[in-house]
Amino acid sequence: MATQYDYDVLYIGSGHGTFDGAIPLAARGKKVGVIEDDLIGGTCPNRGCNAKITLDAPVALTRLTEQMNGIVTGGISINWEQNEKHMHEVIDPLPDMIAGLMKSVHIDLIKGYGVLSDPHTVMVDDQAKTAENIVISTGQHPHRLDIPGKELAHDSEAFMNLKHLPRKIVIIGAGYISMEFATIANAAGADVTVMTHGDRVLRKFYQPFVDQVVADLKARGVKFIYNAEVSQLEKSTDGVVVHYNDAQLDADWVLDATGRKPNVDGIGLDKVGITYSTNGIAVNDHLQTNVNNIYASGDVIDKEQPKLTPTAIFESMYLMHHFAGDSDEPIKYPAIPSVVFTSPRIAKVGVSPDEAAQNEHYQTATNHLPDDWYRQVTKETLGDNVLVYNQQHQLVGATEMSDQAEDAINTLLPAIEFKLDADQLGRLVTLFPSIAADTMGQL
Ligand SMILES: Cc1cc2nc3c(=O)[nH]c(=O)nc-3n(C[C@H](O)[C@H](O)[C@H](O)COP(=O)(O)OP(=O)(O)OC[C@H]3O[C@@H](n4cnc5c(N)ncnc54)[C@H](O)[C@@H]3O)c2cc1C
Ligand SMILES: NC(=O)c1ccc[n+]([C@@H]2O[C@H](COP(=O)([O-])OP(=O)(O)OC[C@H]3O[C@@H](n4cnc5c(N)ncnc54)[C@H](O)[C@@H]3O)[C@@H](O)[C@H]2O)c1
Repeated sequence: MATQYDYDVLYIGSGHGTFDGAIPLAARGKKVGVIEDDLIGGTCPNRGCNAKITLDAPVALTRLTEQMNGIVTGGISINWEQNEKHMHEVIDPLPDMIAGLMKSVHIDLIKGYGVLSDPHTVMVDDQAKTAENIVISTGQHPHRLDIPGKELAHDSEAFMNLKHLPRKIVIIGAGYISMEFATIANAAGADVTVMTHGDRVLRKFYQPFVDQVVADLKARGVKFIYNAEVSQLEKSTDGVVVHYNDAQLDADWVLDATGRKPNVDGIGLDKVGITYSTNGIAVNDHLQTNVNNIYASGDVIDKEQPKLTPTAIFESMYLMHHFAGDSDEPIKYPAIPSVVFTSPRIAKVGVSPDEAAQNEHYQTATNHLPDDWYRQVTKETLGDNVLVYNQQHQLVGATEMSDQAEDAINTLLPAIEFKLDADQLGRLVTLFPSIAADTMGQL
């Protein structure tokens, strides 16, 4: 007789690596359980993407007003307290909304911390939950510097929950979170210093574009201290002293933005013999761990693809089709775009300008965007893109720095993913005038 399990599929974690796929899977009749010990929906809705983009909205507006100065009259400024309050109005309903979607398809939501005890069992406190298949989708947590006084630094979630904006903010690290939050805090009136480990900012992005964004932030008063080895944080009478190299700096508030680490500890991986490292859980091309009924999805996977929400969604949908029996094909990742929400943004997909420069089979075209009539409508002053073509003149990569770079890159995704030829591109008719029309017009 076949073993009876509580669930067909049991997920540990309820973020995008889980719910986008778990909901349609349950809707198709599979018995699904989801274990979550914190807010339903995970990082992105509650302390990541959705929260951050709400705080950023007024920044984009102040930039636009600044560009249109003289046409739009009267100064505007950001009220941090109202902005933070508004962020909560946007994000606070999300856990209930996502839980409601799960419950509507009869997913069991199990509150608590899941620990694998054997290949088919997850313990939640002293309760055993069994499943034919298990998906580990536990995400990541902020990396924290291991230095004396580290407890005086805060993480990205604490920044987004600040009730009052500190006057002087020091940000350690120069990746996504550092640059996005430096942009937001500076626009809201804080005195911001970014301390970078090496001599580069946003090292995964095209440096000539990063340099322009950094120069703009510097002109707005953000200070950058390069090659800063932070060695200690020390409490002062009214803030924190940041010790680095042979120098020190006073701060009211310190953000540790030195990266994120996969949640692989304390979840029973050793007990069931799952292979993992500090980069995450090892999976094969079916997102299967070395224990064949246990899979992983989202940020917790050790992978080359960017650890972003679109990747997590794609993986959870892949697993949905796999468990539903639609396909047994290996996962085939599409071109996954990424964007840093500075102002202007930098967005990219596919072959980068740097890769293209090192491979004679690629050709590039560059555009200085403020020359376009459409970008002159909003008086954009910063904006460039690089388009990369293969030998058949198919678009294989695009990188853009501009106010609406995310929309421009989204517009180009079908051309890149499906390697469209000129005739096919000609059949993509976009609304005019629009960022899509402007972008397609450059091909
Ligand atoms: C500040 C910030 C801004 C970001 N902005 C963007 C953005 O603009 N665009 C973008 O694409 N990406 C962004 N990201 C990244 C994005 O949030 C992640 O890629 C995405 O959330 C990954 O989803 P996930 O399901 O893999 O992990 P998570 O969303 O982290 O979900 C994992 C869940 O598992 C739970 N969990 C962990 N261990 C256990 C356990 N043992 N038992 C039960 N539950 C457990 C956690 O509580 C969590 O809810 C941002 C991240 C941060 C931190
Ligand atoms: N727009 C987006 O899509 C978005 C926004 C925010 C976060 N995220 C996700 O969250 C992840 C984490 O973001 P993040 O900015 O924390 O990480 P990151 O990897 O982008 O940047 C980490 C930074 O910390 C620096 N650093 C590392 N160790 C250090 C040390 N010991 N001392 C000083 N500096 C050190 C690195 O050089 C780098 O500049 C991202 O990789 C991304 O997956 C995405």
